Amino acid sequence: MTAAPTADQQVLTLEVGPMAHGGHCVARYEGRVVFVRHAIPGEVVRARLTEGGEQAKFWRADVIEVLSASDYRRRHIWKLADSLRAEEMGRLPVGGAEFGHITDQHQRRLKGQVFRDTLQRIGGISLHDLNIPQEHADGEIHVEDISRPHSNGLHWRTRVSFAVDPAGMLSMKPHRSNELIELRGMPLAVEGIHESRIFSADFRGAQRVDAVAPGGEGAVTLVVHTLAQAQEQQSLRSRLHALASEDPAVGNILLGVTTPGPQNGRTQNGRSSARRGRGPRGRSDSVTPAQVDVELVTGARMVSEPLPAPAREDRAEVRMRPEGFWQIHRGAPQALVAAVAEMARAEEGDTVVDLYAGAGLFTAWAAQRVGPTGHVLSVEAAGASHRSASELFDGMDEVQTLQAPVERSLEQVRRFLSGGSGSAATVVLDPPRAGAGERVIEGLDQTQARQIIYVSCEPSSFARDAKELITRGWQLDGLRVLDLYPNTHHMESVASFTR
Ligand SMILES: C[S@@+](CC[C@H](N)C(=O)[O-])C[C@H]1O[C@@H](n2cnc3c(N)ncnc32)[C@H](O)[C@@H]1O
Repeated sequence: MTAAPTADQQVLTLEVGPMAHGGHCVARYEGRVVFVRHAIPGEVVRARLTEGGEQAKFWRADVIEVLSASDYRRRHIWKLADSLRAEEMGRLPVGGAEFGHITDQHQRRLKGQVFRDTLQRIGGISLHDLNIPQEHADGEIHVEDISRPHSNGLHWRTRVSFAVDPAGMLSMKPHRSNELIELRGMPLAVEGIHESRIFSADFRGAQRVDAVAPGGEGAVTLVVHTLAQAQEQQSLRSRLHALASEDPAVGNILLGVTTPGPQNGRTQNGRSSARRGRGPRGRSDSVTPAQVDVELVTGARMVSEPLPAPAREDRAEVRMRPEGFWQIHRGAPQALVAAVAEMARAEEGDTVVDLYAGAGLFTAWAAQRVGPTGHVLSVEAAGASHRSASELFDGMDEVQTLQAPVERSLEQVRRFLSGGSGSAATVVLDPPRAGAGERVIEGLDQTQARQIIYVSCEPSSFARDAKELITRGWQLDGLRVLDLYPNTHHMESVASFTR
């Protein structure tokens, strides 16, 4: 073997192999695995190494030239995310649209293959061995399109988080890089965000800006996060007021002021002062945020999201904080609730537990399904989302909301399911990317649940949890995979397990 190339500036000619989990294709260079982004299986490309070195187990590379193109290649839908045009401009492509060079249908075909392979590799589960009806009978996963017709997978994101560069412009980072690339729009975002004036506004003094368009329609809410000192904050506030008055697309603006805590995140009494998952991203210092105070700059503090299956007619929307969790594709709430409803066996008078419930999207559907004679328990760890759900179901005796980590509420879940009078105790499970994990699966197995409907945004953790369920005697008897994240490698699945 010749001497290994250095990580930077080396360009390799590669024959591109299959798409792997994570959105890159696998290729080989002198026996070594190279994960290639912006490629399509079957192509021959020239790719620039982005990570490598002699000791590295595998290398990473970005396509900079296509020598033999796939029939499924198209001009990238977003110039800034296109690795070919980025190369011409001497910079890296921004992350977040890594499938934008692949035709829509082929993106879904590749996602289906990745899902099938992940299920097999991590879960040891083959579709041929399962008792799942018609749609996957050929051993393939058919990923369903949920976007508007002819939309090219554009304008679906109702929530986008932007970095802010030193000039105060909204920016995004390339994959695995801290470089900031200024944006002029964000074509995956709904029109209200993409066409607003936020891309020419001056956000100096802010670290991050979250844009939220409830329901995909109407005015945009901005949550602007700052660590700045008082004077700079004041100047930022004035510019935010000016933006709101100039741009009718911008409705509410909130300022999240982070007060840095002591070094290493310890308070004086030795407890951790870190707020999990809420710190501004990309900070290089080791100061841990002690507190985030959110103040209203203009408009309203709360937003309302329409519910596809309201518990009652007069509760058609859920009021929530814009920074709380909600599905990000404008069509996702409707598509996911429809998929869960189709698989669920629960009937009027039954008992349903909604775990990782967020603001109550599936809880509302469950309450509608089982009616006033049924029983629904909704479990969510985050305080703000829990408050939204408890306000939404206030006064409905058939719905209980609980703020707790699922792993610490398994005994309550067990008691709740054993107290139900219906025939089909059902658990809806929609964990974050890491999955539910063995402890939760084991706990659920010890309840009287007859059906678990597992909603997942991460095939690998789903495959691991599915294996745990199947090992314990559950049957995977329903599976749908939905393209909730067009032009990216991500996907969402809804699966039914029964016993
Ligand atoms: C993928 S979201 C699903 C939310 C909801 N089902 C929906 O579709 O709107 C996962 C939710 O789980 C919550 N969560 C994360 N870890 C948790 C835990 N250990 N226990 C309970 N909830 C948790 C998050 O706050 C988030 O609301």
